[in-house]
Amino acid sequence: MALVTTKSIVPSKGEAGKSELLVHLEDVGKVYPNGTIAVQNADLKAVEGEFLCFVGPSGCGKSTIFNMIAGLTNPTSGRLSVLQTTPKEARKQNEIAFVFQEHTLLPWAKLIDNVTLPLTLRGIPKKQCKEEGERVLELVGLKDYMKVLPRQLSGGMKMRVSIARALISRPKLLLMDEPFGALDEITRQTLQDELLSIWRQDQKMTVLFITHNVFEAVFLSTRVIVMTPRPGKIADVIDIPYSFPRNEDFRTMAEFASYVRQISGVLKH
Ligand SMILES: Nc1ncnc2c1ncn2[C@@H]1O[C@H](COP(=O)(O)OP(=O)(O)OP(=O)(O)O)[C@@H](O)[C@H]1O
Repeated sequence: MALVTTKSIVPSKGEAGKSELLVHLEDVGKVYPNGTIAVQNADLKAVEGEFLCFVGPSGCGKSTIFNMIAGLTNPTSGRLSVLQTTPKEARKQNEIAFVFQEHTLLPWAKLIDNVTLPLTLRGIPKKQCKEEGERVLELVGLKDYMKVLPRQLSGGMKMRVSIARALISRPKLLLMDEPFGALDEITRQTLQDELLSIWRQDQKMTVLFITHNVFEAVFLSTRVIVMTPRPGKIADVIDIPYSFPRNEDFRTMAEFASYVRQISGVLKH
């Protein structure tokens, strides 16, 4: 099967004209005060329901793009809209959630209290917090661990709790910055399967996911954003049109290997 490579910024899934445009970067650049050009001329559209992976070597500006989308730092050039408004405004609407490689769970709080924290902080009534907490812990397969403390969990389980906590606000946009980077390969693949299953249950949620692992990017994505450094640029956008659900068979297909080779080729240039 022929591979589809596109320099186009138009999404392959979700029909940009009809679905909500969630993230729109137009010629976005970021120069830090010390003069580092972290991102240059970035153009990208993400619509609801997409799963985009960002790959690229260390220092190519992946986290900077995420931080700009999250409203944690401003672009120094170009235009950026998130959920049809400014990133800061979008963040206030509680429609954006994050998952980082470090789980950042409160060590003294039971799992149910850890996952409901975003709602508790917003003053949501206790009963509703508990119901929502149970819902998301069930989603990640940890409902039986509600009263357990984080130190009693494995690394993979802690990551599941972080994902549950991010999902509790029913975000439209989920930003994941190398979430599985510290996990062993088997746990990583299990969590990839689980994440795709959760994403597929919510037709509208868009996931933006940073990884150094090209195999992971191909397995998860509807499109892979390939970045190159100095200065950080979007070098290519590659469609992964293989259908969902994806399972073990996909990982062993010639088609899968072709996508991996194609992305690796862009990274090496
Ligand atoms: N606050 C900052 N001030 C100055 N330079 C910064 C700052 N944050 C990042 N940089 C620089 O900007 C460039 C891009 O960094 P960024 O963290 O976005 O890259 P990355 O692709 O996410 O890297 P990694 O994969 O290692 O996390 C790097 O050269 C980095 O040193």
